[in-house]
Amino acid sequence: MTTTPARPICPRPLRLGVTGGIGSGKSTFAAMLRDCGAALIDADAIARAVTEAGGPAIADIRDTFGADYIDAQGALDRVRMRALVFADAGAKERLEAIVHPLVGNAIAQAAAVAAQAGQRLIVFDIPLLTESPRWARQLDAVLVVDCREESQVARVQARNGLTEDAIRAIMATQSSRAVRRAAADFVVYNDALTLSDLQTKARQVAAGFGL
Ligand SMILES: CC(C)(COP(=O)(O)OP(=O)(O)OC[C@H]1O[C@@H](n2cnc3c(N)ncnc32)[C@H](O)[C@@H]1O)[C@@H](O)C(=O)NCCC(=O)NCCS
Ligand SMILES: Nc1ncnc2c1ncn2[C@@H]1O[C@H](COP(=O)(O)OP(=O)(O)OP(=O)(O)O)[C@@H](O)[C@H]1O
Repeated sequence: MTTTPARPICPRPLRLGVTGGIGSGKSTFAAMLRDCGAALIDADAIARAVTEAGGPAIADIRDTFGADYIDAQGALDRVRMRALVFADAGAKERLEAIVHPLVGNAIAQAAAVAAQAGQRLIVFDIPLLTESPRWARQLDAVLVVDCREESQVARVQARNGLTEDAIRAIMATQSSRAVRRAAADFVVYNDALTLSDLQTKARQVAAGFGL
C-alpha cells in the first residue's frame, strides 16, 4: 500500500550568510542575489527597525545609555551612538547585548516565513557574522565579499561622508579580512569590478544555488 503525504514535502531552503567589512559591498551583492530570486534577510535593516521610534530596543537603550541617546522623535540617535560605541568597547558590548537578541529573533522569524513560502535560497546579510558565533549557527554556507581596506574607506566616505579616521575606527572593531576569508565557503573579491561585473558574479552564484 502506498501513502500520500497530506502536504507536499518541500526541501529545506539553503541558508547562505553574506558578510563583509563595512563598505565591502556585501549589501549590494546580497540585494543582487535577491534580484536573482533569493529571499533576503538584512540584519542591518532589522537593527535599524528595532531602534526606530517605538521600537523594542528603545526603552533598554534609554535605561542603559540615558535619554541623550534618544532623539526628539524617540528613535536611537545614530550619530551620537556611533561616536560612542566605536570609541568605547564596553558601550558597544552593552548596545549589542540589547540589539542582537532582538535581531536574532526577527531573523529566525523571517527565515521561517521564507521557508514556509517555499524559497529555495535564503540570503542572510549579516555584517558581524565572523565577530560573534551567534549568527553562523543556522547557516549552511558563508559567502564573504572582500575588498582592499582603501576601497572600504573610499566607498563609505562617498556614501555618508564619514572621515577616514571614523571609518578606520569602525573597521578596527571588525574582523580582519584574513579572519573573514578563513570563515568563507565562497569569496567574492569586489575590487576593480564595476557594479555590472558584480551583478554577473551574483548571477553565477545564484545559478550555482539552483536559481
Ligand atoms: C552604532 C550604530 C548606531 C551606527 O549606526 P549607522 O546608521 O551609522 O550605521 P549602520 O547601522 O547603517 O551600520 C553600518 C555598518 O556599520 C558596521 N557596524 C554596525 N554595527 C556594528 C557593530 N556593533 N560592530 C562593528 N561594526 C558595526 C557594519 O559594517 C554595518 O554594516 C548602529 O550601527 C548600531 O546600532 N549598531 C549596533 C547594532 C549592530 O550590531 N548592528 C549590526 C547588525 S546586527
Ligand atoms: N563594485 C562596485 N563598484 C562601484 N560601487 C560599489 C561596488 N561595490 C559596492 N559599491 C558601492 O559602495 C557602497 C558600499 O556598498 P554596500 O552598502 O553594499 O556595502 P556594505 O558592505 O553593505 O557596507 P555596510 O557595512 O556599511 O552596510 C555603496 O554605495 C555601493 O553602491
